[in-house]
Amino acid sequence: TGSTRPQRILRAVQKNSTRGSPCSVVNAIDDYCKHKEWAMNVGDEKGIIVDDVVLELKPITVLELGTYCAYSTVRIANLLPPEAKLITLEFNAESAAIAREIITWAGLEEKIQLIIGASGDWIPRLKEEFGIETFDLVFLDHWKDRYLPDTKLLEKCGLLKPGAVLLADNVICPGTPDYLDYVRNSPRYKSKFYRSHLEYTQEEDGLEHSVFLGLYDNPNL
Ligand SMILES: O=C(NCCCCc1cc2cnccc2s1)c1cc(-c2ccc(F)cc2)cc(O)c1O
Ligand SMILES: [Mg+2]
Repeated sequence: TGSTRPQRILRAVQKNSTRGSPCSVVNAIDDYCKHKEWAMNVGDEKGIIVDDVVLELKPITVLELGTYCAYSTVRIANLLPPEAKLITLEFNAESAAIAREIITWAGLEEKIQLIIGASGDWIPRLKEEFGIETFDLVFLDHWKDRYLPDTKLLEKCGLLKPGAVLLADNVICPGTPDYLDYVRNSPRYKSKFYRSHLEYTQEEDGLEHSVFLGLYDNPNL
């Protein structure tokens, strides 16, 4: 039984980065995925856009949907203010186990809560089980056909306050057409597209940055 891609990524991190140095962890994963084998991390090019959004917004509570090997988890958490917290959901238990090791290696376990399960099951439970009021930033990077239903679920559960930012990966490749249509045409969002490329490739991709404006068009929600 050979190793899995997440296991090989963890090994590359342990070999080529320094414990407690999130930057060196991010660089080690990028180097491995650029030169050895592709993996679905947001990557260095889109990662710079994510960094800028986080540094500008200074979010205190962050939700990440889709942890994978915790590349973006570590990249985001490293830029958060001291009292900030990041909750990240991962469906696949194998990659979640690797993600946990990489989060610990980076020394960010205090800032990050990793949950294993499906977004549709967990979003309605976050207020109750984690004492979350609202999220300042949501990074969507999970099943592409769940971006829209989960955005509506976040609205319904009152987990977004006006000014909250949704940052969505892969809106071109693999693509999230129904989500893009919604955030670009709904009066509840002010949306803008950051053109980039699919991680470690020349393929077109980009991030959609959407500011939640409130449910004023339907106060019953
Ligand atoms: O599928 C992608 N990411 C999602 C993995 C879903 C697992 C989860 C579901 C789920 C449900 N609930 C809670 C947590 C979670 S985590 C993905 C795919 C590509 C890609 C792949 C091939 C290709 F040729 C071109 C692009 C690029 C990317 O950047 C990606 O992010
Ligand atoms: Mg992605």
